[in-house]
Formats: sequence, C-alpha cells, structure tokens
Amino acid sequence: MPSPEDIANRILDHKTSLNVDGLLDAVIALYNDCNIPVLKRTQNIDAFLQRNQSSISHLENHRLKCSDFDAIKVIGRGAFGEVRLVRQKVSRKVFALKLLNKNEMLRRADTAFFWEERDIMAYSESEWIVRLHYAFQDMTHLYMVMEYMPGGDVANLMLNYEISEEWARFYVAELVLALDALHSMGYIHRDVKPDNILISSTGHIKLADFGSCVKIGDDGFARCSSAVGTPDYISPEMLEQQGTEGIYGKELDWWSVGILLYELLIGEPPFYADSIPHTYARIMNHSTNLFFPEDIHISDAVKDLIQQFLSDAKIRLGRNGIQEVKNHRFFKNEKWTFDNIQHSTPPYVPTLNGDDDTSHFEDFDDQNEADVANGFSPPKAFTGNQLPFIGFTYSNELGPIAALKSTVLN
Ligand SMILES: CN(C)[C@H]1CCc2nc(NC(=O)c3cccc([C@H]4CCCN4C(=O)Nc4cccc(C#N)c4)c3)sc2C1
Repeated sequence: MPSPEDIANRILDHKTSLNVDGLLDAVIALYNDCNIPVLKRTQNIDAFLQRNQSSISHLENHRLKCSDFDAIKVIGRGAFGEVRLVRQKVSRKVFALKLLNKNEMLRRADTAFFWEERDIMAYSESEWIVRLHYAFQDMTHLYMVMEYMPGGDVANLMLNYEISEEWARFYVAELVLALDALHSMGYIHRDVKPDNILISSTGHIKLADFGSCVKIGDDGFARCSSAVGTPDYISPEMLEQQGTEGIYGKELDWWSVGILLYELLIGEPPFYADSIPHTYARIMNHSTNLFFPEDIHISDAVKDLIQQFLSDAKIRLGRNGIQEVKNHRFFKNEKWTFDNIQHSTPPYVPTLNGDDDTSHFEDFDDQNEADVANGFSPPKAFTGNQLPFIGFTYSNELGPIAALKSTVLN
C-alpha cells in the first residue's frame, strides 16, 4: 500500500520519471497537445484549456527558459541541432547550451536517443564527463545546459598542432580513464572520436556528446540494431552485425581508441578511403589493411598498442578490463601515472581571454531564423507530439525539487 511519504519521496527524487519536473512536463505537454484549433471545438477540451491557461503561462514564465540566457556564439552543430556558448542572465555564468529540434526528431521518428545523454551528464559525478547543470524544453526544442569546455575539441587541436607521442600518450591515457568511468556507469559510448573529446580550461579532457550511448545489460552486452557512429571509427563487429540485433560489449569503444591514437599520430584514420563502402571494406579486412607510413617515425610501443586495439573483438586489448590497457608499455613515462594524471600539468593549456573566449572553436555561420524555427502548421488532430519529451526537464540545486526539499523536509 503506497504511503503518502512514499509518494512524496518519489516526487522529490531526481531519478524517478514522475518527479516534480516530470509532472510539470506532463501537464504542460497535455495542455500544448490539446491547444490546437480543431480540438478546441470539443467542449471538454476547450474548457480544460480555458481553466488552465493562466497556470500554464505562469509555469512557462517561471520555469527555466531559453530567454534566461544570452546567446554569445554557435560553437558546434550536429544532426538535430547546435551548441551555443551562452551567458545566464541572472547568474552571469557561461554555459554550453545544446538545442535539439523537436520537429526534426518527430519527422524522423527519432525521439529516444537523448535519454542516455541526459542521464549520463546529469547523474555522473565523474570529472571525466561533461556535466549537465539543467535540462529544459519548450514547444520546439529540448535544451541541455552543460559546462563550457573553452579548450575546444581534440579534432580542432589536431588541426592546429602536430601531435607528438608524448601528447598522444597524455590524451589517450585520460580517454582510457574517461571511458572506464562511462563503462562503470553501465554505458558504451559507440561514437568515440576527436570531436567528442573536449579540452577544459586547465588542458584536461572530458567526454561529450553521449547521443549514441547504449546501456550495457547485466550480462555485459548491449543489444541494438541501429549501427551508429562515424564511418572511419566504426568497429568490424558493428559492421558485421549490420541490421541484425547487434550484440556488443565495452570492447567496441577500445577499437575507436585505436583509431583515434593512429589518427593523432599519423594525421588521418588508418582505414580512410575515398568512399564509405571502401572504408568499410578496409575495416572488415583490418588485419591486412593496417599500414604505418614509412615517412612518419612512431615507436614500436605505440604501434603495438594500436595493433592490439585494432584487433578482433575476441582478442582486443581492453576486453578483460581496463588494467590490461593501463599496463601497456606505451603508457610508461616519467611525468604521470594513471592515478595522478588528473592532477598533472597537461602538455597543452589553452590561452584564454575571459570566460567567453570561443577562439578554440571553429566559426559556424549563424543559420537564419527561418530554418531554425522551421515554421510548421498546427496538427489537424491530437498527435501527442509533446509526449515523447515528458520527463526530460532536469534542474538540480536551483530547481523546484531542491526548493521543496528545503521547505517540506525541514
Ligand atoms: C540516429 N539517432 C539514433 C541519433 C543518434 C545520436 C544522435 N546525436 C545527435 N546529436 C545532435 O543532434 C547534436 C546537436 C548539437 C551538437 C552535437 C555535438 C556534435 C557537435 C558538437 N556537439 C556537442 O554536443 N558539443 C558539446 C557538448 C558538451 C559541451 C560542449 C562544450 N563546450 C560542446 C550533436 S542527433 C542523433 C540521432
């Protein structure tokens, strides 16, 4: 028999789907999905809208919203949206604000991938994972308010610097620890690549962009049919299981670390080809397709590490856990160990002028409002378009849950 306390605790628990933020999402979604001309002709619906209009407007004005932030610059763009550097008006703090366009997601029936990203960034306490401060939404977008990483991504670093083995050793060592943190949370990243590794103001890295992550089952495997990831970084087992209900483990991410290490040192990924099918063919035949250019000298240690990552899943380094990766001789050095690397001085510390310096990000043309707004006509029937997004809103220290806890529980 659920007691009142049980219900109160559930409503105040960040991790339940129907906590205060989720309940408010539900009420607002119901209102907005009913608030269309053709439905207003039904008396019950029109009366419901009239009766609740002021409460809904009050909520939409007092919950976190896009206009609470000043946009400074677009710093990234992805399939369903973009990331902007923004400054919160009241706190004057800067954040990276990621927008995902609801209409794009609905149009492509792709409305579930963002849950892993939200949960990982919201609940991880790891210094290796970009933190989510708030998540909110309105009629057209989902928003994630994340910590700003002013050093830019490793892809941008590779464009501007020639990466030595010492630099590669540092970044790959921190990536190994970051992936171990994500794996320990029970997720496989599935899209490890230079663009998803961000550099903080101190020069240390963090993992970002968890849209392709998948939960690992109790048996240590993830089941997922859709092949995701970036062509050059996709593992052979992901390609082999194309279309079928793929089963893979954490070793999927270790393959990508091998690709990344090769690209850091050589300047392009090992199985690069002039077309995607050709790249896939080379990945499938990786054991006879892995070459190291004669004109670039790299140590035997790093070649061995790359080869052990770019092996079949059954014999790939890392399949028995992170220790066998840490023990590899490539990581032996005078400057840091895996236990103290996060407190060591990185090889490269970004020079920054102010908290809103975006010089480590490439320029993105500001798309005109038209295609961002992508004006659409109201639906002709109840479509439930807002339903897939109920429960996405998340507010930690400054939200209604915290406020209620301080009043109710004290
Ligand atoms: C096919 N289905 C199943 C899904 C598979 C996974 C998936 N991921 C998507 N993802 C997106 O649509 C998207 C939108 C904006 C930015 C970004 C990244 C790519 C560019 C930069 N970026 C990002 O997240 N940057 C970021 C993140 C955190 C902090 C900072 C900073 N500072 C910057 C991705 S759409 C989509 C479809």
